Amino acid sequence: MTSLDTPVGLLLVNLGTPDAPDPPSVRRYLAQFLSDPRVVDLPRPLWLPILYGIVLNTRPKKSAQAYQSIWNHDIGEGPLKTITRRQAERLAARKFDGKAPVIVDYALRYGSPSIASQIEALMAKGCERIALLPLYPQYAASTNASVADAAFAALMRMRRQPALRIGAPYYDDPAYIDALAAGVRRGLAALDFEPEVVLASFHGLPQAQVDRGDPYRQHCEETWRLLGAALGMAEDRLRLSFQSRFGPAKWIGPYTSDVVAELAESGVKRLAIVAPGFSADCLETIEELGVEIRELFLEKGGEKFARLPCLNDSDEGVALIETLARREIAGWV
Ligand SMILES: C=CC1=C(C)c2cc3[nH]c(cc4nc(cc5[nH]c(cc1n2)c(C)c5CCC(=O)O)C(CCC(=O)O)=C4C)c(C)c3C=C
Ligand SMILES: [Fe+2]
Ligand SMILES: [Fe+2]
Repeated sequence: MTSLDTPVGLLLVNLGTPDAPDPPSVRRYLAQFLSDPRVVDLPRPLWLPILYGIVLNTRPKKSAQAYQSIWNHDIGEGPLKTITRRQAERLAARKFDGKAPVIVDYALRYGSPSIASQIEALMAKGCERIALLPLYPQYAASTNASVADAAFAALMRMRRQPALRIGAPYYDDPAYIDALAAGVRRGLAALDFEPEVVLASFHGLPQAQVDRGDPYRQHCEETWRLLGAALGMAEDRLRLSFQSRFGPAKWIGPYTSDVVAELAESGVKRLAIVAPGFSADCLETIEELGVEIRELFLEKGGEKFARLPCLNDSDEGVALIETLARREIAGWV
């Protein structure tokens, strides 16, 4: 056995979710998430008193109710965790065999299983080479860079470090665009109505982070443009918006809530929403889009509303992750 035969670790990484849908668990989760300087990049002496004095005393109760409503109570976890685990399980069933075996698992940036604990678990299984696949198609420092920070923070504590690779964003990758287009086509075909407009809603970002050079908005716009071209939908049929605004600062727009209200008020009766930036359904898609945004559309005069599922662990979703994974471990297996 040479070092080239040792197992290669492959970790799918997504954002994370609380351990339970109750206020103390959500508080712990939000404390970890929102104290990450990649997420809220205000000076610590300014932000931490706001976080601990206001946000963590008010938001956990409200968010816990929202998590309650989407929770997979039978297995005791949030949908993002369930879906990410299934993506890893389905990926592990694919044949990666070459010189070296591949061990597939998943990690969550916030909550558990953590990136550090999963890197350590792979090393305990003999992995000296580990590839991380952040499941964020569009690059943002708050997501992608934060995954890299957590991985390297884990490595900083090690004498003997594994070799590490971290997957690139894939916002314009034909494999991603094709998978999205197939998902949208299938989603639309399953509806009992034909939407006049399909809205592509991406998670937002503070405008200040974009102004400081984050390419996130440009990546989202490119995904939207390519998806429209793949589906043969013009800009007024496939619209673009940004959701999940957090805090009082300006976020990138147009906001999903504004676009949906404006569409309904201008006489659009049938609307479908897809969330191409989320690789797994989660609070932001199931509850925010599927419940809050649906209610808004109907309140403002809309009649038919559908939320299309994310790629999740669908055949297209797993085939996409496999393509990205093979690229990342090329030369190692
Ligand atoms: C898809 C990419 C994401 C980016 C970019 C992103 C940036 C970002 N998010 C917040 C604040 C919150 N986000 C929350 C939930 C959440 N965010 C993403 C993804 C991105 N966030 C996902 C997948 C989820 C859902 C997690 C789940 O458990 O299902 C939340 C928590 C929920 C709540 O309390 O409402 C907050 C808060 C900021 C500030 C930010 C960029 C600066
Ligand atoms: Fe978020
Ligand atoms: Fe939200």
